[in-house]
Amino acid sequence: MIPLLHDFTNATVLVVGGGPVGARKARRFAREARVLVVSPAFADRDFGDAELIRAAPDADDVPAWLERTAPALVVAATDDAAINEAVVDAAHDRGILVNRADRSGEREPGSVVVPATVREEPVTVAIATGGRAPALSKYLRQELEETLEGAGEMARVCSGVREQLKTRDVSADRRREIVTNVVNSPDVWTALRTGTSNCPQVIEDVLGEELATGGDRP
Ligand SMILES: C[C@@]1(CC(=O)O)c2cc3[nH]c(cc4nc(cc5[nH]c(cc(n2)[C@H]1CCC(=O)O)[C@@](C)(CC(=O)O)[C@@H]5CCC(=O)O)C(CC(=O)O)=C4CCC(=O)O)c(CCC(=O)O)c3CC(=O)O
Ligand SMILES: NC(=O)C1=CN([C@@H]2O[C@H](COP(=O)(O)OP(=O)(O)OC[C@H]3O[C@@H](n4cnc5c(N)ncnc54)[C@H](O)[C@@H]3O)[C@@H](O)[C@H]2O)C=CC1
Repeated sequence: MIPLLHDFTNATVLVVGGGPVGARKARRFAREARVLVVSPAFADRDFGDAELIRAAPDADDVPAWLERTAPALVVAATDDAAINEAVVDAAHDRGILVNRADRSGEREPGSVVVPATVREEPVTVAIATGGRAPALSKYLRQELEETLEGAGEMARVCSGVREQLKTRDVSADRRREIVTNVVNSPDVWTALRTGTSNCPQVIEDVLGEELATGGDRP
C-alpha cells in the first residue's frame, strides 16, 4: 500500500455502522468532509459534525445508498460481515474508495486503510502497520506526538524564509542551503519549542544574518 494525503473538502463520506469504530471514522472525516452515518443504532459517542441517519440497509439496499449519497469514500464499519462485504462490492463497482474496518492483513485490491495520524498543522504524519497491529499504530502515534512538537511552527518558519528569500537577490541553491540550515538548527528548534522566539522573530533573525553575510555567494 502506498500512503497518500487526500483532500476531502466538499466531498461526502458515507459511514455504514454507528458503533465506536463508525464514530471514530466519522469524527476523523468530519473535520473536512460532509459525513453521513447510516445505522439502526448509534453508540453513545462523539460523531463530530456528522449527520446521523437511522436505517438498517440490508446487502441489497447498499448500492442504492451509494447512488443516493454519491460519496467519495465509504467506510464499512458494521459488525455484520455480509453488509461490510456488500459495501466493498458496491463501492468497487462504482470506483468509490472504500475502507473496511473489520478486515486486516489480506485486503481487497483498491481498498484504503485509515492510518493513525499526528497533526502539528500544517505537518501531518501517518502511521500504518499493514493492518497487522493497529494498537502499535496508536502507540507510535502517541510517541511521535512528542517528537513533532514545534514542527508546525518550524514549517511556517521555513515557508516564510523561503518566500522572503525569493523576493531578494538570492540563488535557488543558497535558498535551499539557508532553509536546510534552519531545519537542522537545534537552537531554532529549542527557541520554537520553548517559546523564547516565535515564527516572525526567527524569520527576521535568519534574514538578518543572511544580509549580514552579504547575500548571495558563489
Ligand atoms: C486495517 C484497519 C482498517 C481500518 O479501520 O482502517 C484496522 C482494522 C482493525 N483494527 C482492530 C482493532 C483495533 N484498532 C484500534 C485502533 C485503530 N485502528 C486504526 C486503523 C485500522 N484498524 C486499520 C489498520 C491500520 C494499520 O495498518 O495499523 C487506527 C490506526 C485509525 C482509526 O481507526 O482511526 C486506530 C488508532 C487511532 C489512534 O488512536 O491514533 C485499536 C486500539 C484501540 O481501540 O485503542 C484496536 C484494538 C487493539 C488491536 O486489536 O490492535 C481490529 C480488530 C478487531 C477485533 O479483533 O475485534 C481490526 C480488524 C482486524 O484486524 O481484523
Ligand atoms: N478498524 C478498527 O479500528 C476496529 C475494527 N473493529 C471491527 O469493526 C467492526 C465495528 O466495530 P464496533 O464499532 O466496535 O462494532 P459495534 O458492534 O459496536 O457496532 C456496529 C454498528 O453497526 C451497526 N449495524 C449493524 N447492522 C447494520 C446495517 N445493516 N447497516 C448499518 N449499520 C449496521 C450497529 O447498529 C452498530 O451501531 C467490528 O465488527 C470489528 O470487526 C473493531 C475494533 C477496532
